Amino acid sequence: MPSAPVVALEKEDHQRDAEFKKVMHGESAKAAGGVAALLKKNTEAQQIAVDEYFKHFDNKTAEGETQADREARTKEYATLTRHYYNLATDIYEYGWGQCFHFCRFSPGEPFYQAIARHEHYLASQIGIKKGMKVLDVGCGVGGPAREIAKFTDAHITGLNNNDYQIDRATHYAVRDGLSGQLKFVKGDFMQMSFPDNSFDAVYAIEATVHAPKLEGVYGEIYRVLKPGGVFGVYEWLMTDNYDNDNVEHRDIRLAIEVGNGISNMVPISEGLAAMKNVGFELLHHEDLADRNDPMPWYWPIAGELGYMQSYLDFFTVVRMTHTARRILHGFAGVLETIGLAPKGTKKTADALARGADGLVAGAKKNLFTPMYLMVGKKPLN
Ligand SMILES: CC(C)=CCC[C@@H](C)[C@H]1CC[C@H]2C3=C(CC[C@]12C)[C@@]1(C)CC[C@H](O)C[C@@H]1CC3
Repeated sequence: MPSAPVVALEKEDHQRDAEFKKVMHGESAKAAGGVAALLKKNTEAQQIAVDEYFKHFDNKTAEGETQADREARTKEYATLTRHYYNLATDIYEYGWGQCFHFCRFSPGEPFYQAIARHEHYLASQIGIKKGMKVLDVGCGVGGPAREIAKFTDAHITGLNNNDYQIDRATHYAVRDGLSGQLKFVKGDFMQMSFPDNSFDAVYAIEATVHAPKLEGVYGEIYRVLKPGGVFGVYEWLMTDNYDNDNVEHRDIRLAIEVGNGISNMVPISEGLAAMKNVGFELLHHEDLADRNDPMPWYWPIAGELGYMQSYLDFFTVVRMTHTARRILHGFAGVLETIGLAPKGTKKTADALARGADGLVAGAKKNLFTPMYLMVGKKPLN
């Protein structure tokens, strides 16, 4: 597979983004849940987000997609991802909760316990301790940061390029009495505003895949980490079975990209090379999806309810079945028609569903992993 082209950074404009957030999301960041927030958007602003995001993917097929299409996406990586999350955040919260990542599952373990264990595992792999200054790169609405702050007593800064998610994360931190330990900062992870050597540890959970080039974001992480500090990441990567000359493989990758706000997903070899090229001493790397767990990581989005370990999880995972998705996405379409939901809600939910099917197909064919663990140390000198 050809490596990603070298990409220029997108020019940041925090004021523009803050104003857009205000118009599109209003006060919905304080809404109790995903659905309540979803129904409170500004229709015109939502349409801009829909157009800006889907212009990169509408009418694109694995067969017809050109290198120029992919380059156009990587050139606008920050806008693409920001608008993806303007559209997808509430749907994620409704369907999955506040921790936007997958996890391994263990027999007898309820869904949210497994999610939290995946976070604890990463925190322990990079040695987060009480009082440390830690950076969470691409923190979503802060679910993992809240959990890791409680688990370790560390101080965590969440970096995020989506103003709405920052508002949501801040709202939850206040609600949970964690404002003293958590802060959320707006910014592009390819061009961080933090000084060199400012964090004791850095982690990223299924977020850096949004980068147009992994070396760009890993290089910034290396820069802001103190010498001797450790970085741990769960990376989304195509496995080395991925064959770019195979249209079915490309189709799966494109489905994953369109449904998940990704401009260019790369293979494991490129992830490992990026870590080493920016200077990390690689302490450990492993595909955690290859651990032969009794339940596959993707079972909830595949709607394989037979793997459910607690009846209390039923109401969480039933929404992810194909039937529930069809009903709910159809209902979203009806709400759009009568003006109760903003236009583009169904289109976004359907794209997410296409992405979920791509993730499952990629996993079943061993072409994709969302949990490639890499732990790297910044040398002392
Ligand atoms: C995009 C990245 C890098 C990480 C997010 C991982 C997951 C949290 C999401 C990936 C696919 C998402 C889907 C949903 C929730 C969040 C994900 C699992 C839904 C289940 C939400 C409810 C919709 O009706 C269907 C969605 C399918 C995809």
